[in-house]
Amino acid sequence: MLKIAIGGDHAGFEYKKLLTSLLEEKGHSVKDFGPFSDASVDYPDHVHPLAKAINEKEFDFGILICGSGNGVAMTANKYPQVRAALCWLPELAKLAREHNNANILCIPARFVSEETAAEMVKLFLETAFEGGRHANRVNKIACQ
Ligand SMILES: O=C(CO)[C@H](O)[C@H](O)[C@H](O)COP(=O)(O)O
Repeated sequence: MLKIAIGGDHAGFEYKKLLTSLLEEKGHSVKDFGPFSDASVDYPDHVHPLAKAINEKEFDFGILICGSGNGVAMTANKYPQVRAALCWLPELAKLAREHNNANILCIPARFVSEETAAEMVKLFLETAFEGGRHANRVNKIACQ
């Protein structure tokens, strides 16, 4: 059972509902950082608290869903211990874990199907970081 933080903006609201249900059905603990309706919001308002919690290791992984995935990724990656990956194919979600030790998956709801989003989440959560040469690279990501 994993501790998952999920959030995004209005464009990801429906996908967030679906993914939350799927995660809870699998027995994971999910905290929803909102929004809690499809009314237009500013994504940073929901991303900052989620990313801060991931940065402080309060959760195992985060999932952020919006229209393009760009804004949530840009916001989340402001935090030094966050590695937020924008993914639109299942293989990218797998590689984000294997090679980049990503801890937040960013999903572009307006550009992927619900099935692809669910498959990306599944692969992201079940794939381990490979370490080795990749760990050397990840350790160099921090601002110089
Ligand atoms: O990058 C984004 C936020 O992380 C998204 O693409 C937003 O969901 C998008 O910009 C919202 O656009 P809208 O016209 O205000 O619905």
